[in-house]
Order: sequence, then structure tokens, then C-alpha cells
Amino acid sequence: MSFTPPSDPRKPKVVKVTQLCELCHARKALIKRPKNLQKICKLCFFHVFETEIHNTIVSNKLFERGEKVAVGASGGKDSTVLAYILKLLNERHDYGINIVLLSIDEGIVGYRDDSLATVKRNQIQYDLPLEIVSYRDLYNWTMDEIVACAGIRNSCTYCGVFRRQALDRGAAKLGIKHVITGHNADDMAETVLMNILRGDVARLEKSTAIITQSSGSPIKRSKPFKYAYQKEIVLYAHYKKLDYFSTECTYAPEAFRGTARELMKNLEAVRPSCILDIIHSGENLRLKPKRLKRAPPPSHVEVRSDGSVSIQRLNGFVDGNRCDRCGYLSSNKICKACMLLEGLEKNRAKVSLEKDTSVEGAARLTRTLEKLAF
Ligand SMILES: Nc1ncnc2c1ncn2[C@@H]1O[C@H](COP(=O)(O)OP(=O)(O)OP(=O)(O)O)[C@@H](O)[C@H]1O
Repeated sequence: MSFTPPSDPRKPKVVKVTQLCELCHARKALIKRPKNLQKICKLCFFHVFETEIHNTIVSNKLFERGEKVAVGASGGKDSTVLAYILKLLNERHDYGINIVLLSIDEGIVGYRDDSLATVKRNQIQYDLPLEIVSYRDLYNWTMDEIVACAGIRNSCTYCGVFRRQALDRGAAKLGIKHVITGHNADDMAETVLMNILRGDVARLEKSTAIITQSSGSPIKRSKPFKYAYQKEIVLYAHYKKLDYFSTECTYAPEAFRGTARELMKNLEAVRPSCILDIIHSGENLRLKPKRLKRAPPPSHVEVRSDGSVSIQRLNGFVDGNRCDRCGYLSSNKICKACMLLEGLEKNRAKVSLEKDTSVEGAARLTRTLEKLAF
């Protein structure tokens, strides 16, 4: 079978169609919907796209009246359209939610600083409050420093772990218990494919959930764009003339995700519905029930003021517990972010040691060794 190379999703394809819109039969069709190849006019496209997002929100009961919701705002196409559309639907359908933009500054010069400038403009355009939390403040490292120290190969691992925690911490700071992100149908189908190809059954089970929440965590996450095609999000942003940042991250995307993405794009070119089909397959997979390990009786249960629970067992830690070092929720004694930070600190010490040795010789090396505490 020969595959057609994928087109660049960031460049919306405007199809010249000379017939009338298949929905209103009144205006000229301007767009061929990537999702179902329907030829429709601009206004009908806005209407169907917004209605589908509204239906996803309502049928999954994503929001409660009076709820404060943080939109993870990166300045990219997905989260910009998400912030715009959520504000619009909140007003149109009276969800009664309070929307805040929450941005994480990972410290990537020439990428995140520019995209944050976009978020700051969006804040004014959409008249929404904005909170920015930085890796520098939380971890005393920027992604640029991490890559300089640990190399580019695992940059997505560091960034993913730190960003997840940073979004939670930012939300907690604002008293918000619901973070929504712009993950779209393409992202979700890619994740399902990746987990199948890696045989990662534990992740496969969770990969199609629209709402996720770690046990014990007061903060839930949801993905209102779960069924929205990336190409349609780009078309929407294009025709609505939204102000978004379209440069890819300076650091290479996770290698295997890149391969899954390429595979998805090739499949989509042959069969556009395959993105939704993969998500539906993931949703309907019935996995063999896990054999539960019998846990020892809890030795101490503490319910905190934020509603989370700490269960300390005699022989270890479980979900709902807190990291011994930073106090963040963790199912291990030390959370993933602190483990990564420990590795980085050791590496930083090694790097500075190597630099010092070559520059100033043995006396400096002895002094540095005395200061090191591994
Ligand atoms: N620095 C950040 N600050 C806040 N939220 C973020 C940040 N990076 C990513 N997110 C959230 O996670 C979602 C998925 O992020 P991902 O890195 O996959 O980017 P993306 O698919 O290019 O999305 P976008 O177009 O919104 O940048 C984003 O839509 C956004 O909601």
C-alpha cells in the first residue's frame, strides 16, 4: 500500500468549492471538513464546530455551575481556540463557570517567551485573568538549563513531569480544582496507538478518558477537544483570525510520539475517520481485570483541609500520599519531579566539577569535592 505524505497541519487547506453549502444550502461552500469531508460554508463550520464542543461538554458533564476553571494556556493553536471557545460557550449557554488562563513558563528562550507574549495578548483580547508559573521559581531550573545539563534526548520526559506538577501547583495557588487542556482528537489517537505499539496496558486504559484525576488529588483535568480534529482547530483559528503562536518547541518532540504521529497522518490521509475510530476502539477496549495485591491495613489515615487523603502504610506509600521532599502528591516516597531534580543536581555537580578541573586544576578540585554532598 502506498501512503500519501501528510500535509502540514499548521497550514489550513482552503478548498475551492463551487457548490452550495451542504448544511444551509444557501451560502457558497468554502471548507471541506477534515472530519467527514462535508463541503460547508464558513458560518456553518463555526456553528457545527462550536456545537460539537458544547455537546462534548454537556454529555460528559464537564462543568458545574460556579466552578472556577483554569485553561492550560500555552499560546499555541489548541489552547488559544480552547480559551476563546470556552468563553464564548460559557456566555452562550450560561455554564456559570469562571475561566482563568494558567501558563507554565518552562524557560525555553526563543520559544516559550514568544508564546507567552501571545498568551498575554490573549488575556487582553478575551478579558480573562492570567497566572504564570515558572520552572525557575518551582524547581530552580529552566528547560534550557536542563537540556544543557542532561542532553536533548530526554527533554520531553523532564518537561512532561515538571509541567504536570506545575499546572497542579498553579491551580492550587489560585484555589482551582479543575484544569482543562487543549489536547485534541489527534493527540488522543496518537497516545492510544503509542500505548498499543508499546504494549503499555496500564496507560492504554487511561488514555481515552476525558476526565482524569490522580487518586487523592483535589485537582481534576479534562479535555473538551477530545473529539476535535487538529485540522479543524487550525481552520477555526484561521477563519476566526485568532492570535496564536505556531512555532514548534525548540527541543525535539518525543521520538516515538513523532513516529506514531506520522503513522496517524498517513492513516488519516487514506481514511479521515480513523482518528475517531481509534479513539472509539480505545474507549471500548475491555482489559483483563487486574489481580489485586492485598494491601496491609493502613497504619495512619489523615484527611487534609483540601480534601486529599494521606494513607501511610507500614511497608510503603500509596496514591494519595505526599512526597517526603516537596509535599506534592505521590504514590512513592519521593515524587517523580524530585527524583528527576536529584539526578539533575548530581549531573550539575559533575559538569561543574569537570569544568573546574580543566580550568583551575587540582587545588580547586579538592575544594569542590569537599563541598559536594552526593
Ligand atoms: N506551557 C504551558 N502552559 C500551560 N498549558 C500548557 C503548556 N504547554 C502545554 N499546555 C497544555 O497542554 C495542552 C497540550 O500541550 P502540547 O504540548 O501537546 O501542545 P499542543 O498540542 O501544541 O497544544 P497548543 O497548540 O495549545 O500549544 C495544551 O493545549 C495546553 O492546554
